[in-house]
Amino acid sequence: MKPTLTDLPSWSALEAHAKHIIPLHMRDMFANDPERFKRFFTEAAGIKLDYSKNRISAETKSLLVNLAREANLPEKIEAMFQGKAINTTEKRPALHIALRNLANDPIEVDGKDIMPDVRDALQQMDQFVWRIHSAQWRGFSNKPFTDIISIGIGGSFLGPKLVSASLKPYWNNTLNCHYVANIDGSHITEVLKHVNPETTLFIIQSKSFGTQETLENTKVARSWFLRNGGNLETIAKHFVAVTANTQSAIEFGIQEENIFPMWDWVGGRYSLWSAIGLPIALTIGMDGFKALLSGAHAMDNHFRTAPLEENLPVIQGLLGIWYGNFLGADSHAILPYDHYLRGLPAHIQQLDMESNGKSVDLDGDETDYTTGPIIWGGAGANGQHAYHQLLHQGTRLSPADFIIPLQSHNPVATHHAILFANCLSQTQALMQGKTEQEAKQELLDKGLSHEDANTLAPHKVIAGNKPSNTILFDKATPRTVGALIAMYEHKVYVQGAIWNINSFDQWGVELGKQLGNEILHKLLDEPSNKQLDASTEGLIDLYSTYGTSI
Ligand SMILES: O=P(O)(O)OC[C@H]1O[C@](O)(CO)[C@@H](O)[C@@H]1O
Repeated sequence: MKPTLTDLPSWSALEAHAKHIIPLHMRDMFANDPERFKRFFTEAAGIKLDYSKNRISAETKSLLVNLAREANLPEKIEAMFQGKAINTTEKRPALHIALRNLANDPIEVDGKDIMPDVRDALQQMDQFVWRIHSAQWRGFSNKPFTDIISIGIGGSFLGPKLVSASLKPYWNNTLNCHYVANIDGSHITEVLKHVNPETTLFIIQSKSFGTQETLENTKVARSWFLRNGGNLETIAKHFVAVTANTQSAIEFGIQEENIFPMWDWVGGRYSLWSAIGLPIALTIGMDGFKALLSGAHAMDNHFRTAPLEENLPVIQGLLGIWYGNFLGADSHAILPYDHYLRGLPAHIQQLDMESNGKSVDLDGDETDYTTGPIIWGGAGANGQHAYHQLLHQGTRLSPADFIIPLQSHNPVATHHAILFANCLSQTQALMQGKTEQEAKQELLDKGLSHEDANTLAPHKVIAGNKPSNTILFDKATPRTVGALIAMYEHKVYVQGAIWNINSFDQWGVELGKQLGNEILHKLLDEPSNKQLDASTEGLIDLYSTYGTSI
């Protein structure tokens, strides 16, 4: 049997250490160490991380850092930056860092520097954005564009959607931006209801140019355009594409000069920094887009060069490993206390779960340890009136990231102070909880009898000792948003590197696609001799009896 992660001395040391930490309460950890906030606080690239409200001691941190070293994390970080083929199953590097490599140092793939291509693509975006903004490029009736519709799914949707929404205060307000992802026809129907074909630009976003949802929605968009005043000559003015598969895009009918490049060495969920970010650049302008890249680049530099002990993505990755592998957590919550960042949980969910939802290691052997957590979350303070109850009193452990800007873009009345107080009070409540004694005393102070106080108190006990990180930045600017997302990308890599899995493939999504095609044949009454399982056949019969076929 080959040695695995669980055979490392640091792994056994962490297992033993967990037994010592589990009985301790964070209340006491804070009471015993006035320096705890300073001890477990770090910042880089405009992002501040308070990780003092975690079930850790200085020893936990040093053992986790040992684990990172024994698992060769520093070498693996370097391998990513050097363009090694860390996506082993597809024999490719994962070079999203090249897309924001504003230092322009050469980065080689197969002996060729890829930076000139990256710069050319940025230049192509720059010119395109300028032509649209200055109304040099207009629709078929010579009117300037008012709307863009980005058609794409997964990484070709979530990242750009998150960032364009996060940066709404920076929109130049000449263009509305819409996204169509779902193959549910209601999505495109609803979006098309609100736009004018004369002034609408479609951006078809697909790395592979083979994704069913995106291609089918594009066909609908094209027929709608042709039915509403457009024609085959003017289609070129209204449809552009971003893809690594130029040939398929051309065959599909997109003009070659309207195609922006993508590359094999960028994963879909890491692609918002490429021309997939066109909707971002069109809404906030190219300067804003470059500021976004510069924030990510600053985080890249920090990740590559900072000592492990002060390295933001490393600390976060290690904390996730601590909870997932040693303290039994299955999930991790992303809770942005910023209305503009409300799309962050959905993006991080794809980023993390598609990257680290793996159960075999790089050699194809099943791991004997758990890997990526379930990522969930939503906007604070809304979540406090929904799922936070489970965080406070449920039986499951879900560490949470509370993400909040120090300043609001919209300082309405005392709203930001209230929002901030809510955020801090949640992390404080999760950490300290409320004892039965405290609960009972409160009830007695309210005038309840001893009997009633005794009955009610157990329901009001909050165990506390629930971990959270507080992630802060001055304001959600292009630069800080870039740094924040890059931090999560690298956190995911840290964990994948330590778990010795490939964070850059996603074979698990393929089976559903394959089976979906077989089922579709049956739903469309196309010849198929394939007998499926009884449940699936029964459900197909229901569709054929009561559903719609086309
Ligand atoms: O950009 P494409 O090739 O259309 O892929 C869209 C998404 O589909 C996936 O492959 C998963 O099905 C994601 O990884 C990707 O982001």
